[in-house]
Amino acid sequence: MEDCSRTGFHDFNVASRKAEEAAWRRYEAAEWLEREVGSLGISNQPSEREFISCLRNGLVLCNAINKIHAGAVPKVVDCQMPLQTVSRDFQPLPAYQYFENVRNFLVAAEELKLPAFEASDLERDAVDKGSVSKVVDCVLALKSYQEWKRTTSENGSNRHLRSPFLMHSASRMYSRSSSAISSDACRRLDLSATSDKESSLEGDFQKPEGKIVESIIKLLVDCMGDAKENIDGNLAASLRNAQQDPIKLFSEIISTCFGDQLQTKFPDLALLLRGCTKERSTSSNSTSRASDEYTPQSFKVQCCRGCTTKCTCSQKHLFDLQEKEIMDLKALLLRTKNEFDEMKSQFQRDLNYLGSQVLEMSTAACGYYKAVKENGKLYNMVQDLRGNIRVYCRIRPSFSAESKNVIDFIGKDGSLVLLDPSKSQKDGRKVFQFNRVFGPSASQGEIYKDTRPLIRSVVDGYNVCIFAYGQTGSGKTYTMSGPSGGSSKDMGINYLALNDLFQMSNQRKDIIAYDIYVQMVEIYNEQVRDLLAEEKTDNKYPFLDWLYLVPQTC
Ligand SMILES: Nc1ncnc2c1ncn2[C@@H]1O[C@H](COP(=O)(O)OP(=O)(O)OP(=O)(O)O)[C@@H](O)[C@H]1O
Repeated sequence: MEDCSRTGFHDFNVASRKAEEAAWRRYEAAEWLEREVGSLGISNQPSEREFISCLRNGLVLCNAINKIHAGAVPKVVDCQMPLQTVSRDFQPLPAYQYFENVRNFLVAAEELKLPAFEASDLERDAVDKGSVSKVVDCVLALKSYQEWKRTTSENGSNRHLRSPFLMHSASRMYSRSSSAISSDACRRLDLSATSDKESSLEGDFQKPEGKIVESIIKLLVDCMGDAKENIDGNLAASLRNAQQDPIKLFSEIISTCFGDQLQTKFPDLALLLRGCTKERSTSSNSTSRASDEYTPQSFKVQCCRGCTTKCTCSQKHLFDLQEKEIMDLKALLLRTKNEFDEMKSQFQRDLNYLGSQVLEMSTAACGYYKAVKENGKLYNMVQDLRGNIRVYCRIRPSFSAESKNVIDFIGKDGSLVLLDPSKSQKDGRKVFQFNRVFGPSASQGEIYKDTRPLIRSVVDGYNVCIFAYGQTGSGKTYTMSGPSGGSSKDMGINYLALNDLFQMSNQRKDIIAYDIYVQMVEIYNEQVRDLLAEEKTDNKYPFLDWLYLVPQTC
């Protein structure tokens, strides 16, 4: 498992590094094009789609190549729009017109032996096909070609480029910016020396490498009049068709022609040919393979072999730098991996700690829930012990008409002694026993205080019934509802109980949802009437005799 994940991680890193490298190459190509032909109307760091969309009409490419190699594309079809307005998916030209630009550019690029791409690589689906890199390679090769041209003209080294060796060195010179690009450029020069089968020598005569071949042929023709039988009677044709390396062929012919005199007559040429032959014989197999199937890596090896004795190019230095960079990257990767592992184990520890905390909390919550339940049970048990049925007596203040006071004694234990004034003290004394007796001065709050615990029993799921009983004018309505037009401190048991019900259900809303229903009926002259009914009809409840208010909860 671990190995798999490591391999996956490695693959991912390689892929992301490749993508990053491709992106940088693309940015470099875009930046260079902007420098050469002006704004492309895309971002500094364009996506692949952006990059090919601004090149699709071929105008930018044609202008760029013409700037470096005047007249490379003789006729450029202009879209007559400022480049800045070329947006990602906007193409002002008809397809065939910009196709002409692209095709002309590709022909010019081929003549300069730049890495080729196809017109379809500028289409929208090129991003999906992954062929945008070909376009980038071509642009960067053009850039390298420009740099090389500049360097050689500045150094005045054009005249030295008659030697394939020097061409090779020159190719190294103008390849400093990008190994891949320089490789392409080197291949271009190298192919000229190894006689690319597909290219025409006559066509190449216009280029430096073509001039070398031309010089070789001229020299051969001049010098080899009497040695024709050695080379099929047609030197130029022989060179064109050559299965053999022209340099090698040339070397053999010159040696045959001049023999030992070559060294004395043409010492520079003899030295050059020795070097050529030596290099080609040591790397003939690999070189021919490399020219058939070229890769940037193969170029590096070839180049560095060539420079083992006296390194005149920057390739080895570049190679060393890259090697150092790779080592640094490896070290960075290792550090990142270690940090990642450390973070992973830290996260694991934190998660474990969090898990144990949650477990503790849930255990505590379970315990708390059990305790609350137990508490509720005990609470209601106390209510039961205080009596399932409790009877309280409230004595209304006497009106002025009621001159005689009949109350003899109110006991704290709920006893009440009344005196009947029409009878003797002995016969007129009557004793009653209640759960509690409230005197005329008792407030509404005091009355409710004793009833309140029962309201909690209601929300705990117990059935509770509170009602007032007494003769007319004894104060039932006053106790249950309060005086009409009274303030909030005069509220009766009904309102106070409902207040508490709502409050408790609100407190427990996270645990349980309560539905509260209210009915209010009046029983008068043995008739039950719904006081909350919207229509004042005779809404009768024949089965209820004395129910006053019943709060219900679900
Ligand atoms: N504790 C009290 N303090 C002051 N006034 C009271 C008290 N109890 C009753 N009253 C007054 O006594 C009068 C009669 O009370 P209430 O209407 O409540 O009696 P009731 O029992 O409901 O009568 P009924 O059965 O005829 O409806 C009212 O004017 C009320 O304000």
